[in-house]
Order: sequence, then C-alpha cells, then structure tokens
Amino acid sequence: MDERIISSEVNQNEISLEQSLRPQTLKQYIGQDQVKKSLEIFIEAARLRKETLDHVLLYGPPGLGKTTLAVIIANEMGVNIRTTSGPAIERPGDLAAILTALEPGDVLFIDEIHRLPRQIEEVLYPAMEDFCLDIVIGKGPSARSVRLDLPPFTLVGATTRAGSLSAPLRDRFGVLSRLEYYKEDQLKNIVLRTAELFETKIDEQSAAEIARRARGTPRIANRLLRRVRDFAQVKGNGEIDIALARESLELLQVDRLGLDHIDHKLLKGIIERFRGGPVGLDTIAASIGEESETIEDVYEPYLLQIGFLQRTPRGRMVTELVYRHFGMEPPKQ
Ligand SMILES: Nc1ncnc2c1ncn2[C@@H]1O[C@H](COP(=O)(O)OP(=O)(O)OP(=O)(O)O)[C@@H](O)[C@H]1O
Ligand SMILES: [Mg+2]
Repeated sequence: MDERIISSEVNQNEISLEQSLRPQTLKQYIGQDQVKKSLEIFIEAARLRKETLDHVLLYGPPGLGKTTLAVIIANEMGVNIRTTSGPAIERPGDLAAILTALEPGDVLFIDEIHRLPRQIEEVLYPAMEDFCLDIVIGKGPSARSVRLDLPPFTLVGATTRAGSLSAPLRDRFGVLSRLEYYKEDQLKNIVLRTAELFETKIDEQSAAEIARRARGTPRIANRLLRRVRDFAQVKGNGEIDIALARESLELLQVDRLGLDHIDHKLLKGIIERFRGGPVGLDTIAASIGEESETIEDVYEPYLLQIGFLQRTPRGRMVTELVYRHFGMEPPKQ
C-alpha cells in the first residue's frame, strides 16, 4: 500500500507530533458530544463516591480520538495512565506484571484490545471483575493456584473492530462508547485549534476547506493542515488563505470529498469492470491489487459512511452518488 495523505492510520514520523496536539481535558476535546456527556457524568459520579471509574471501551475507526480520550479520562480522574496494546502482551505473565505494578485508581489503557490472545483475556476477567489475579505456581501435580489482590483500576480498551471482541470481554466493560466521524464544522474547529498551536494564521473559510476534505477524521485534518502550512511557508508569506488552501489541496490530489487516487481506482474499478456491482470484496481486492483486509479496514469505512458504497449480501455496490461525483450518467433501472 503506498503512502496516502488521507490514510486514517498514523504514520511513524507523526506520532510525537500528534501527542503534542492532543487536547488534555474533556472541555478541550471537540465534538463527540454524546460520548463526552456520558463520560462527564460517570467521571463526576466516580469522583463523588471516591471510587474508580467503571471500565471503558472506546471503539471506532482510526484517527477519531480514542487514545486522546483515554489520556483525558486519566487526567479528569486525576490518576496515572499506563499504556500497552493487545499485540504487546504475549504471555499471561506480561499482563500480571503490568497489573501488579498499578497504583490504586490508575487507568490501564490497552490499545487494539481485540488483538489480545484468548488465554490472556482469561487472566483479565477476574482482574476486571474482582480486582484479583489467579496465578498458577509450579508445574505438574504440585502446581497450585494462588489468588493475588490487585489495586482497583480502570481498564480503558480501544479498538477499531468492536465486532472482533469476544462477548465475555465486551460484557465486562461498564461504559461502551462509540466514536463517530466528525462533522465538518467540528473538524473546522479542530483545524483552527491546531493552527493556533502551530502559530499559523488561517481564516475560517480555509479551515473549512481543509475540514471538508478530511474524511471526518481529526488525524487527517491535522495532516492536511500541516501540508498546506508547508505550502504557505514556501510559496507565500506563511499565512493560509483560501486561494492558497485550494491550490495546495489540489496539488495533494485530494478531491473535494477527501477522496484520492486509490478511492478513485476502487470506485471506478467497480463501475468499469463489474458494472457497479454487487461484487465480492476479494474480487475487488484482486482486481486492484490490494488486500481485502486493507480495503475493509482502511478504504471502505469512509466510502460507506458517505453513502458511496453499499454492502449487500452479494458484495459491494457503488451508489448513484459515485456516478454523479465522477460526472457520469448512472445506469437506468
Ligand atoms: N476531539 C478532538 N479534538 C481535537 N483533536 C483531536 C480530537 N480527536 C482526535 N484529535 C487529534 O487527532 C489525532 C489522532 O487522535 P488519536 O490518536 O487519539 O486517534 P485514535 O482513535 O487513537 O487512532 P488509532 O485508531 O489509530 O489509534 C491526535 O493528534 C489528536 O490530537
Ligand atoms: Mg490510538
């Protein structure tokens, strides 16, 4: 897969930059009003009762602010956050080491929690439910199980694939929060906020132009802003106005809906080779030389969201909107 400016996944060299852009409190966190409102109440209640917050599962597409929210939850509770990820925990002992090192009230953040091995999930169940750990000491006939008490903690899990989470694990979260794609004016505010942190001058219209092409995703909005800012520094006086914003976005080959050449290839491929579909995911993947999983996780979610693609039992179909977007006549019937 080639590097896409509008990829919703983080690339290695922007990780530390992203960290510096993260809002630190719920108040600074733009959008996701539903999620924010309920978290606010749960956090307030836990603080009043001087208890730990219930375990929280955050799910939704990449780049929408799950990691950011996990850090905010710890900040708002006034506790430390320990961060790990599903694939990083290979043996039960790894998890036991992390759990026993927690301070009372801490947040344990497990990213990509759907990738935890099953046998480790099982260690997590009593830890989440009763704050204890059952460990087996010794081997063979002399092996015995010992129960260890853990400090109370809040598990915050994040996943882009809630469907891949096992039911018993999902059921142990008290708070399930689904993050949604952002609306244009929310993304505009995110762009304005980031520009302020960059000390870059930008007007509202230009911020809106960037927001419109950001595929509902703060990560992409911030990345586009960074590129436009580079352009402003090299070609102009460092300030971003609408002419410059449009010109640089044009140059980046991100169209007015935030689609790039790979989206175009995918959509046009379905129209030209499969008469608009329905066509199976694997067939599409083979025809454009991509992995099915990449299409499903990375390319497709936004196209489904804006109503360009439909999932049917017989495969994917493009909608009329796609023909219109390309200035083509939709087929009759
Ligand atoms: N609500 C928001 N307000 C302002 N900035 C945001 C918001 N949500 C996300 N961001 C910014 O977008 C970037 C990506 O967010 P984050 O890393 O939290 O996404 P994520 O959902 O954890 O992605 P992934 O699934 O790849 O782990 C961060 O730099 C963050 O500053
Ligand atoms: Mg994350």
